[in-house]
Amino acid sequence: MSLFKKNPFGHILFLKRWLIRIAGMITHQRYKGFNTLEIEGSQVIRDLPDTNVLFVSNHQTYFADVVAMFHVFNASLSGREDSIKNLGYLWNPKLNIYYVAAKETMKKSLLTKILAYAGSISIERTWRAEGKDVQRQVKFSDISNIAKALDDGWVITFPQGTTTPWKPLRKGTAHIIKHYKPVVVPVVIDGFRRSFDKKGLRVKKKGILQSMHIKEPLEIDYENESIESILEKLEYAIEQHPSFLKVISQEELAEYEAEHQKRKYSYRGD
Ligand SMILES: CCCCCCCCCCCCCCCC(=O)OC[C@@H](O)COP(=O)(O)O
Repeated sequence: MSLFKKNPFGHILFLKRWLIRIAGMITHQRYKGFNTLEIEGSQVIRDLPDTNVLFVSNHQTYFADVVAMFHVFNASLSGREDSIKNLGYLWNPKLNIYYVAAKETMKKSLLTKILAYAGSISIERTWRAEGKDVQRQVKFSDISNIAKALDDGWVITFPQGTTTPWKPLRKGTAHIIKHYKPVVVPVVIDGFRRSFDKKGLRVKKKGILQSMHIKEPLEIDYENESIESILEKLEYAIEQHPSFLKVISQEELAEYEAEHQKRKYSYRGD
């Protein structure tokens, strides 16, 4: 029965569709209402194949970044031109969109467990857990779940693996790119950390201009390019290469540093 059709992760699509519709209705005003999300690149979204696409993005808040992408990707696919006006685009959302998230983040509460149902590929970060540095082996099942999601659709990932800006990119992303050869689409977001709290659940300030720039897919020589070269390309594309540091304002830098200082004492943030 089509009502109970499942995806390769065993998620019932009917439930997933309602979850996206409801979460979308609740959150729409956060991007078009209290705040304004400026979008660039909806045509790029429309030109993509249906599967094996990897979105690489800079990361500002745990949840609001991905929620905004669900809005923008679906609005673009429904023909909106760089806009998320008129929520009708959520009636038939693309159901094969996934995102890579830290397992510890997605297991935290009932709400995060519900959000995970909308497409989380929950992985164990090998270098960080509960705000502390750790060293763990890559879990094979984590990689195979990312592969399964790419095979089924689109995957969003944050290669820095943390919301602290300017952190180096993790090598794992480049290995996945070389191995599974997805179309790689860079996304650059801004203004999320100013309008939301760190988790991206609470609206901190209204009237903020947020932005999302979806760039043309990267040209990558999957066979011959080195991991380092792929990482550097990604770093420039998502505007997290150290050379970009020179152009951020003193004020912004002070804000990031104050944040970082706070986190030293309380790794749960906020
Ligand atoms: C249209 C609306 C549809 C809504 C669908 C639901 C979308 C669910 C959004 C959940 C997104 C979760 C992404 C998690 C990324 C993540 O795992 O972030 C936390 C970590 O980096 C930890 O960072 P840090 O504490 O800074 O080291």
